[in-house]
This record gives sequence, C-alpha cells and structure tokens, in this order.
Amino acid sequence: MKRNHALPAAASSSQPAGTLSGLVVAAHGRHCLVESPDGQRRICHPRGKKSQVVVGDHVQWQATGDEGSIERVDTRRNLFYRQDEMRTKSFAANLDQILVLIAADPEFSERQLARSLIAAEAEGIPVLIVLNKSDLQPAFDQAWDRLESYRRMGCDVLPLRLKGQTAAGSEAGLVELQQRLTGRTTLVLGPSGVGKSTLVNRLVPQAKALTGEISRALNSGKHTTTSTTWYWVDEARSTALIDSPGFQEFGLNHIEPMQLAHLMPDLRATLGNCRFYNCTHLHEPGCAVLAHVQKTGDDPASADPLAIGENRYRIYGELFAELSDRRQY
Ligand SMILES: Nc1nc2c(ncn2[C@@H]2O[C@H](COP(=O)(O)OP(=O)(O)OP(=O)(O)O)[C@@H](O)[C@H]2O)c(=O)[nH]1
Ligand SMILES: [Zn+2]
Repeated sequence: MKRNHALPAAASSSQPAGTLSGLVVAAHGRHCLVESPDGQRRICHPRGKKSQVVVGDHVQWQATGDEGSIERVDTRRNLFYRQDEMRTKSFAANLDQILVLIAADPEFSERQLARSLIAAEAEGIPVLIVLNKSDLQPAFDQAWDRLESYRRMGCDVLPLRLKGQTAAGSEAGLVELQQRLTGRTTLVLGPSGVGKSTLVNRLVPQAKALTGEISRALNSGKHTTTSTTWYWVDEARSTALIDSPGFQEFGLNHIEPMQLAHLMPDLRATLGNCRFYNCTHLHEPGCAVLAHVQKTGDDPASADPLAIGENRYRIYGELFAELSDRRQY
C-alpha cells in the first residue's frame, strides 16, 4: 500500500527548545486552532508550505504575538483520509474509533459504507456502525436487515433513536452508545440527514456556540461550517467527538486493488485457499472467495459460516475495477 504523502516525517518524542505542546482542535485551510493542556486555544499557522496539520494532531508550537507557529507535528498513530483523482482529504489523526452514522431514512448507500470501512481498516482504526431513527418502521427493520453481512463479519452495529415518540420514552440506544464513546476519541462520519448534528448537539450541548466561535476565528468573520471540529464531551476532557463533513465521494485511490480483499473482513476470511497465488477473485477457477459468494435463493438457515453476501462481492468487483482503471493513467 502506498503511504500518504501528507504524513509528516517521523519525529522524536523530545520537545524542540522553546516550544509548547498542543492539540489541533480545528483546521481550515492554512489556519488551525491549537489547544494547550490548560484548555487555552489560539490560532496557529504551520511553518513551511508542506507541513499539513489535521484535527487530532499533537503539535509543538511557538508563540508569535497573539498567534502561534507550528514547529513540528508529532508522529501520528493513524490518519484517516480519502483520496480521489484530484486530491487527498485528511479527516483526522490519532483516532481510537470511527462512528459511521447512518439511518433508516434517508436510505444508506452500502457502497459508501463499504468504502469508509475499507479506509478505516487500511489504517487499523476500529469502526462502530450506528443505525439511527429506529422509530421509523418498516424502514428501520429493512435497513437493519441490509446490515446483516456487516454484523456477520464482526462489525459492531448499534440501533439508535434520537427523536420520535414511542411508549418506551426517548433516545433508545443512546446510553449504550455513550458507553462506547467514553474515554475515547471518535470521528463521526455520516451522510446528510441521518442525525449527525442532532447527535453532536445532544452529546455536546455547547457545540453550536463553539462551532460559531471557531468558524469566526478561523475564517475571519465568514460563516462556513465546512471545517472538521474537535469537541470535548466531558469536563475532564477524556472523551472527544470529531465532527467532519464530506462523507460523499469516498475515494480509495490510495489502496492497491490486490490489497482490497485483505481489507474486507468477510473476503479476507476465505483467503489463502485459491488455486492461484495471485488470484484476483474475479473469475479464476479454484477461487476460494468465489466459492463462498452467496447465491440468490440460498437458504440463510443452512448458511455457510464463511458466506460472502452478493452485495459485498459486487462492491468488491466494482472497486477492484475502479482502482485498477485509475492505475493505468
Ligand atoms: N424520526 C427520527 N428523526 C430523527 C432522528 N434523529 C434525527 N432525526 C431528524 O432527522 C433530521 C436530520 O437530522 P440532522 O441532525 O439535521 O442530520 P444531519 O446528519 O446533521 O444532516 P445534515 O445537517 O444535512 O448534515 C432532523 O429533522 C432530525 O430531527 C430519529 O431518531 N428519528
Ligand atoms: Zn481467489
């Protein structure tokens, strides 16, 4: 797999003389907001054109008047990003997990879901899938069924309801979700309309005000909500949510086609038994992946424990073609 060129060169853990450490809590263009251990925040600019910082970066910075300059970006534990033909977009660094929020309505794109899971797997970041709007029936049950392949391959899938009336009260699933978030840094991703802002505002009541402040600070008065933002959920600052726009067009150009099956846990489970060592799993005779692809009408009760859902296999084929195509130019 190609490494991302945006990764900074490995740095030692020692602190350069005269610098202070901080955490990048928002980034927009060439500016970012750095939080010191005491909670103070200030606008900083990376020194040099190449050093790109992302939310979640630990940096060493130096004061220059009211602002600051970033002298060094500490080595990242991971970096979640997507890459299309034109550019690389980094979402955030040093994550404990990614929460992919989808909902009963609007209907989620399985292709988009699969892509974000592959990108996370490539960086070794665990994913939690949360299906919101459990009050909407029958759409919720249908969406839940569509996630069967994901549960089977070991993904955590949680149901959630942030709105809507039922006898049992409100916000089903929220307590369990909160437990899963506690003490961790979680990037929240999701398409438009699934309840992402509802969730962030529920967990971080001051989020709206904070977003306004950050946007004013980083955009000198202009209102844009297109930057990635770090929110502390608790006063002790041990639980963090990172809200990031841009779930659509999830480019995976940084992934080699032959790596794909290794990054899809259901396909991966059948690897190693194909007749050809360089099997693409697309058409080869004696392919172990193909042998486990579920056919329409297969009895789910007699399901093969290694069964690969037809949809998952279709997504694999499409992605393989897409990534191979792009490599010819
Ligand atoms: N029925 C139902 N509606 C919900 C639930 N959670 C959120 N909503 C509604 O879904 C709509 C979209 O919620 P938002 O929080 O604005 O969604 P978003 O993901 O931030 O969407 P964008 O702002 O477009 O990015 C709002 O009308 C919410 O009130 C739920 O559990 N059930
Ligand atoms: Zn094969």
